[in-house]
Amino acid sequence: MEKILQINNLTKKFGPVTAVKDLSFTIEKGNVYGILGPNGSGKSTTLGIVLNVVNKTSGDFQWFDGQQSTHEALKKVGAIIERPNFYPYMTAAQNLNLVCKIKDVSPEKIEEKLELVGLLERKDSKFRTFSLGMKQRLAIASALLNDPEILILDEPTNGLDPQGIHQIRSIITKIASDGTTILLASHLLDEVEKVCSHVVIIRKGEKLYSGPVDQLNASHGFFELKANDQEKLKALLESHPSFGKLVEKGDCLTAFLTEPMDAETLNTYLFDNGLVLSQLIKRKESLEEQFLQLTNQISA
Ligand SMILES: Nc1ncnc2c1ncn2[C@@H]1O[C@H](COP(=O)(O)OP(=O)(O)OP(=O)(O)O)[C@@H](O)[C@H]1O
Repeated sequence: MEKILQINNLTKKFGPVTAVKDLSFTIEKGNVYGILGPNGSGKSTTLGIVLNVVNKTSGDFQWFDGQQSTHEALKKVGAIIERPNFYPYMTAAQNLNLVCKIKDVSPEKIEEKLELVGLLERKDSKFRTFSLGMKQRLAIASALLNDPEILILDEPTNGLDPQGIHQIRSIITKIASDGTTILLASHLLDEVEKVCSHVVIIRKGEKLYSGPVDQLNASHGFFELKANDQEKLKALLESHPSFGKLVEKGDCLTAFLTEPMDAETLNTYLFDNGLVLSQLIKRKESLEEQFLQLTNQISA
């Protein structure tokens, strides 16, 4: 797979605050990546570093094949890391024309990009008449004018109403389906789950997980069990190779699976070993539960 961005052991300190700590991950062409983490976890700082607006403390990063300077490479990157800002008294089309002049790209793509973000009909409306969602969509059109290899968005749906959020997410999905790689920062698990194929979860600048979003939810689940002889139940589960962690809460034992197993198989196994259950529930953590478990791993 073609690499778009490689980040190696990146660290950023602001005085005593370590905003990004030894962070490494790779962005490959054609995927939609989410950097997911609570407020203050270092998402914007990471984006700022790779976009050359924040100086790193240590580590390095490499755009594309690493043969070009960052300055040259960034010509193939479209990014929105601040609130969209255009001239209020100029129309959408006039603002994009100006962006084309500044970026030295042909204005021929203006209508195509306005159409993509659903603003073609409003191309002659002044920017100041736009809703926040429309402003954000215009910013996306602007970032796409030079057909970048990758589009970078920092909290793209912040402050929008549900309809505005839905529109932005659909546009991101459409841009991705046209082959543009996407990297977005978000504190919303739901957003990353809906829009992204891959996720890098960070907390306090440190990576907790990186990989496909669907594998984040690839846990085999757990059983909630009760039996008259809880000690015997525990012993049987401890000696069984399919179980990992066991958690006792009152008379209920939660047994986490390390490989797939259905409830019938467990029930038969325990019965054959002389144990009758009074409760047998199989559950799987929701993505949200797994995310919360991950982000609570390191104490605050
Ligand atoms: N210019 C700065 N000077 C000092 N500290 C900073 C600066 N920029 C960021 N920080 C600190 O670095 C840490 C990471 O901030 P950052 O904005 O990267 O997080 P974030 O995950 O993007 O959060 P948010 O979603 O709230 O923007 C925070 O503790 C923040 O206070």
